[in-house]
Amino acid sequence: MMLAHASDCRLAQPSLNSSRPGQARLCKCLADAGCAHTRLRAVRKQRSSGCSRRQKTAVLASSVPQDVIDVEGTLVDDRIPVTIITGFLGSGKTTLLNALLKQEHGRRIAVIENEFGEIDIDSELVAHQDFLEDDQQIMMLNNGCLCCTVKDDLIRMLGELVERRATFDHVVIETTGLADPAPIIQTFRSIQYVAQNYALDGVLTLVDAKHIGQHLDERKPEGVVNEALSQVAYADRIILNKTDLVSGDELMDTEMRLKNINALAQVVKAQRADVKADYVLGIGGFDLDRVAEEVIGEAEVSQSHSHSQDHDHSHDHGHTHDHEEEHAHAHTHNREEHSHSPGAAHVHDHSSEHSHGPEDGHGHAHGHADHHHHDHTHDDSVGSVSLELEGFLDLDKVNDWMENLLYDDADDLYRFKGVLAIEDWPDRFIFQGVHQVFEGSPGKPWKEGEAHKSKMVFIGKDLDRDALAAGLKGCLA
Ligand SMILES: Nc1nc2c(ncn2[C@@H]2O[C@H](COP(=O)(O)OP(=O)(O)OP(=O)(O)O)[C@@H](O)[C@H]2O)c(=O)[nH]1
Repeated sequence: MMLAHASDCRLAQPSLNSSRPGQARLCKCLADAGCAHTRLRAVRKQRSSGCSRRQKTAVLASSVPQDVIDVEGTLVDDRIPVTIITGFLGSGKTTLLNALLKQEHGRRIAVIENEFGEIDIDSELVAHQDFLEDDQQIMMLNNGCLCCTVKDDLIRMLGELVERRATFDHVVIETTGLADPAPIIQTFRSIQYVAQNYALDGVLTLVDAKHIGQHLDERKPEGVVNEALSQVAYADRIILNKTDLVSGDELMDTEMRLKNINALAQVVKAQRADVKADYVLGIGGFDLDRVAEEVIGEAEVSQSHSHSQDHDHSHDHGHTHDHEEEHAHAHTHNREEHSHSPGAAHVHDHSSEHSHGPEDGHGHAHGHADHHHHDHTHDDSVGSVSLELEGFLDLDKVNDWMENLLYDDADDLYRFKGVLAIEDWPDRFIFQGVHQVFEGSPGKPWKEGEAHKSKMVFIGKDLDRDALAAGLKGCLA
């Protein structure tokens, strides 16, 4: 695994080439920059019997501990898993938390609740429930929003929990409804002490099926985050909650809109946030082994058929839709590239874009009887771009491209994941990133005769699909 953080040193843009099996070397640019703060070290992990056939080579930022090798020689990450539960005001976060604490799932959960204001209503709703076991801990952060004023408090609280780690298995953080998850995610990726002790399991976003449209449509002043949009964009998993309050057509519209914003997140529909604990805990959103599954869609998602309620899952990414060109992951298409970005040409039949803002009178009730709900677009500035390209990529070109991309646009790149076919490499190269922090490692080997296709998904603001596609093409060997 490689993890780099560019903000420690302005010149130190991360490079992809550091995890080459058997040939690990420092990132060229980092070494050149000579930046003491971000000096990377190459670590070769031992091959052990019964372990992966691949010898893993890793380059780690000094802030991240080496994985532990257990008695059977398997690499294990013994950090404390953390799930962030986010979602707009009233979307059902507390309802989910209560349901989670009631379920028999075998994990002892420590909860960190963030509540605006001095009266912590949520702790009343959660902490004093009679189902709460003695060993389940609720910690409150009341004096502001996690993503802004109480970040230091969060770090302190995480420190306290490390001291008590024998008493719980998993930390769940419930943000306020107005939190932008980005700074919270970055806390787990870039604060050394936190990254050493905690492994971010993933971001679960609750969506109120009835009201999400109006929150997404809300126009914010320049430079102000639309929290609802950000919460969807950063999600690994989404619960489309309160399905009882909308029609089937509205639900389908909303689901498509969520997928346009975030092509990587799984979406499950629910009432009262009633989902299985496995959907919330054990997400693996930042786990490189799962990135390949998500991006390629080649593996069964283990929990995909295990949760309850009347939902249909969206993590098969659009296979149930009658549009042959939409959403989804590239394995269903012959096209070299396609996009989820707003305004991407292939998605829309309409000659002009229109939005679902409350003021435009368009609404969802204007007769989608033909079920072409997703023929129209929204002008969400945040969207997804999926790219697929056949052929080997040149490693140096990829490095140069990614360096430039992250140097210029890291702020607007919320999350990105990919699987690359690198020339002369026997294995896929898997990577994932959040803004300027990203990591990668060799994945599964290419099979004999298999087409070498690289796939990347970017989620971000004002993404330039054509430029991204051209950039990827420019990396061909
Ligand atoms: N009709 C309906 N109501 C729901 C559903 N899920 C939750 N609610 C209700 O919606 C309200 C808000 O739910 P909460 O769980 O408190 O939402 P929250 O996201 O924690 O809210 P904030 O703390 O304000 O951000 C409560 O009255 C819930 O009982 C649902 O599926 N359908």
